[in-house]
Amino acid sequence: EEIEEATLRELRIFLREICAKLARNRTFYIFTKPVDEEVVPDYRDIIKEPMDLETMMTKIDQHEYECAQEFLCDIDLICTNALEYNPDRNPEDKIIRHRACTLRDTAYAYIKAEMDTDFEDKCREIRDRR
Ligand SMILES: COC(=O)[C@H](Cc1ccco1)c1ccncc1
Repeated sequence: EEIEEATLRELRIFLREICAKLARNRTFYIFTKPVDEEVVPDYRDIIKEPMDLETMMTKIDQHEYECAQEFLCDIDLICTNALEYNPDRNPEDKIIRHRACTLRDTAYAYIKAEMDTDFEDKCREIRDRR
């Protein structure tokens, strides 16, 4: 109902700001767009569910997140995809894995710092009821 829609609107505004802040950080540049299959032809043979910050911004606008936990699940997906596709000991793989872990930790820290726990609880109640 109306009160619930106001809560979900507030969630979307909050998630857009978090997503934009992550996308502005040059450390996370490589995670801002889908991996280009023309540049990396085997990527989608290995990674079954690609994810990136631009896609997440679109998902916010399509009302695909009903609580912050669901948003963080897609952040975790960006991270695990990078760890799985770039597993080797060479310096390039190590750098992208470090950046992926930094993205994950930074996203969790922003949400914990800026989101009221009661607000997240309310969002989860709405989600569970639907
Ligand atoms: C999230 O991005 C990736 O996992 C690709 C994988 C990749 C490997 C080779 C080309 O692309 C990537 C792109 C640029 N720098 C590091 C890794």
